[in-house]
Amino acid sequence: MSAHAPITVTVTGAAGQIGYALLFRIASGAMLGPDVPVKLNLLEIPQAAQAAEGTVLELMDCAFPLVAGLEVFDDPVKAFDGANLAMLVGARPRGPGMERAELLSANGGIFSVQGRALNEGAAADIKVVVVGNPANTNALIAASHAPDIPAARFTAMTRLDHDRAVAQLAAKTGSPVADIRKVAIWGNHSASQYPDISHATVGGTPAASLVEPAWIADEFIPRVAKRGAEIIAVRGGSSAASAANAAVEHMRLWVNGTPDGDWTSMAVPSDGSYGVPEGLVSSFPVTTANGQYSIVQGLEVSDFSRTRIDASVAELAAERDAVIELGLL
Ligand SMILES: NC(=O)c1ccc[n+]([C@@H]2O[C@H](COP(=O)([O-])OP(=O)(O)OC[C@H]3O[C@@H](n4cnc5c(N)ncnc54)[C@H](O)[C@@H]3O)[C@@H](O)[C@H]2O)c1
Ligand SMILES: O=C(O)C[C@H](O)C(=O)O
Repeated sequence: MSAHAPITVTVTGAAGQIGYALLFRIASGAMLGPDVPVKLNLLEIPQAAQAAEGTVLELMDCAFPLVAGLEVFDDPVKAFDGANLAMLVGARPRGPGMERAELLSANGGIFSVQGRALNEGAAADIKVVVVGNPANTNALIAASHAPDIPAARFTAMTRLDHDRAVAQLAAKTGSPVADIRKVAIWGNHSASQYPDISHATVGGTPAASLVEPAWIADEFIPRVAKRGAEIIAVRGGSSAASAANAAVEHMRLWVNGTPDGDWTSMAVPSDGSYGVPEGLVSSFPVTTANGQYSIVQGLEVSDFSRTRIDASVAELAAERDAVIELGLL
């Protein structure tokens, strides 16, 4: 029997596409490791609670040795009670032709309610990742309704963009993904994001020396930034398994640490680093250790990078102003 105390993980949107791909990975130990038992709290809206119960039946049928509890809730206060990790997935996805920011009014309200519920009963060490779009601003909303939880514990997922950038660079250079280090995503999880390879290496060689500047500007950046829309167009639905994988990686790295010589990308409340206004939930390259993340400091920011970071940060500021207007902040 494991000596580790169970970790309570609350997953919202448990009956959705991402939820279905995510829960089995967490239950198998892919997120927290092979010796960490998990108590899974599944939050759904009442209309989808039965479907979530169906997923619970399947989770039981896997007989995962690490599962120490499985429960479905339609009340956020109960679902987040005692939560150590919260994965806020439940929200409407966009359809073809929509931008993620268009989901603000549809989804923003979910995150004020869930922020309050987290504030009420989450464990003292709570860590939150928002996946539901528009993820950065939803994280800002949730944090602002949880005054007793340090805002830094509210993060949004840009690991999917990070992984997409790694995959595109690996394909372009004909290298294994394992050879790629220090790709970074800056700004918003939106088409304005800045996927940055200016500090990246491929097998130890600077990535920028292996590709043409025109490829970076005209192919790589737009391909990564618009990959979500590409998936929606080709698959007929928003990314699910790749998003679940990125959510697992986001939390795995936050809890267990980034490897030496590399970093990950996370959208976190800015402390003013790199000129990003304090408080905006913006993506940065971060390292993690002992359950804490730190924004990588001291990176040189070229004029090319500056313009792109500033444009995405301006969009985040506009989203913040829009949610103030909606009365959600
Ligand atoms: N950050 C990223 O990289 C990323 C990647 C992919 C998808 N997403 C976003 O993740 C979200 C979920 O995507 P999906 O494909 O799983 O959608 P989905 O429609 O398949 O599932 C969403 C689920 O959330 C539930 N839900 C709605 N409101 C809820 C609430 N208040 N509490 C709990 N559950 C609630 C719904 O009932 C549904 O089961 C979307 O907003 C999507 O745009 C983000
Ligand atoms: O693009 C979307 O709307 C879904 C998700 O944010 C993605 O990046 O795949």
